[in-house]
Amino acid sequence: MKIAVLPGDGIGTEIVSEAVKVLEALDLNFEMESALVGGAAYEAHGHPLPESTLKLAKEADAILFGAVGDWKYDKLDRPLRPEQAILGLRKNLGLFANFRPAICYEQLVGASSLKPELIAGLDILIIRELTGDIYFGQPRGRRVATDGHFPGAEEAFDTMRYSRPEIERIAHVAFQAARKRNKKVTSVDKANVLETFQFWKDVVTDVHKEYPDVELQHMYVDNAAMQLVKAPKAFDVVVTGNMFGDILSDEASMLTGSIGMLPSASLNSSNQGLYEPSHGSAPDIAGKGVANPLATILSAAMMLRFSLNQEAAAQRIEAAVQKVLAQGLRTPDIYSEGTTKVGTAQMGDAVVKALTA
Ligand SMILES: NC(=O)c1ccc[n+]([C@@H]2O[C@H](COP(=O)([O-])OP(=O)(O)OC[C@H]3O[C@@H](n4cnc5c(N)ncnc54)[C@H](O)[C@@H]3O)[C@@H](O)[C@H]2O)c1
Ligand SMILES: CC(C)[C@H](C(=O)O)[C@@H](O)C(=O)O
Ligand SMILES: [Mg+2]
Repeated sequence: MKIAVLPGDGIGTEIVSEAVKVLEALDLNFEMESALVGGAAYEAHGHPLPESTLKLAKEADAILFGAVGDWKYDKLDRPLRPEQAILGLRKNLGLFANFRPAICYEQLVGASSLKPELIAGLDILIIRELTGDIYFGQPRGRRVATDGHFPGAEEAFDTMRYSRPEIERIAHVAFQAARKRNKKVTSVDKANVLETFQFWKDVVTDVHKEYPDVELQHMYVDNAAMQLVKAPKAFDVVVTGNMFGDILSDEASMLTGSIGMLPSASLNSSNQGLYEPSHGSAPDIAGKGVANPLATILSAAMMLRFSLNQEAAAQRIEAAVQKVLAQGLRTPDIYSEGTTKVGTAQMGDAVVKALTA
């Protein structure tokens, strides 16, 4: 089994080192090979996703990814920006199904900005379509307007689009996931305004006919954003498009205590996957050794489960994470009075220790 390790930029390198430590402690004989990606790859090779990195990712059984991006690249032409690396990997590998589980560990109930009773016991799964929508729709660009409110003015545009097969396959993923959980899917759309999302709703409704044992609810995205903080435990599986899923999963991360706790898995149709925390490269805290590595460590657990057929090892990691939280260890983002503040490496070391104890 070969794992491609792509740390990327900012805190990406710090958190991935900890996840690698944890994987190595499992002693499972994985081959791990690292490569540059994002801004780091741009500096070294002039491109955020060099051919060699893409090749490694394609050949590997699974990819462990950190994060990419830094404000200093914001003025580059778009194809050269670090974020194109993760978008390019998703597109090139066909990673259309993004699982972002928001689980609130008992010990972190007090770390969230929400009232404890709202989030205690929370376990919801956001399934985000990852290779379509306005993220990838063509045409897009800048031009001089020939119509609209200001003809002759400079304008920019993107294209929101989804095809029936794209919606069908993510809907199947959501219904099948719900079958293994509490059998409820909330499909989030904006069908009241957008043609793309009326179509989304229609197709999800069609696919639902094959899953009569699963309850399907439709919800507009603005209401979903509100319900997620009002009564998050009312959700089980949430399925939505690429952009709404991006936004709602960051919102959901705060239900778990911190964005540093939300792992993710991005799978293609042959279960090859890329595993990364839902957060970014956090340039504001990069290099300080304070980033929370748990989202990345939990992403490594998802990798063992979904792509490497190592369920027992995945559970060992998850149990070790719970154990360090129970010991009261906290990075600053999840710190609360009465607990022990630790840095990124100390947290990783503690997980390794809990794993091998
Ligand atoms: N998949 C990815 O690689 C990915 C995802 C999101 C953002 N980004 C990129 O990251 C850069 C920064 O974006 P942003 O600031 O909007 O989002 P971000 O997720 O990097 O950071 C948002 C906030 O959360 C905090 N945070 C994030 N991860 C944390 C962790 N593990 N522990 C503690 N605190 C954490 C940061 O310090 C910051 O205050 C941008 O270039 C963006 O494009 C990349
Ligand atoms: C960095 C960016 C391209 C990415 C996205 O928008 O998908 C990130 O926000 C994420 O959630 O993985
Ligand atoms: Mg995001």
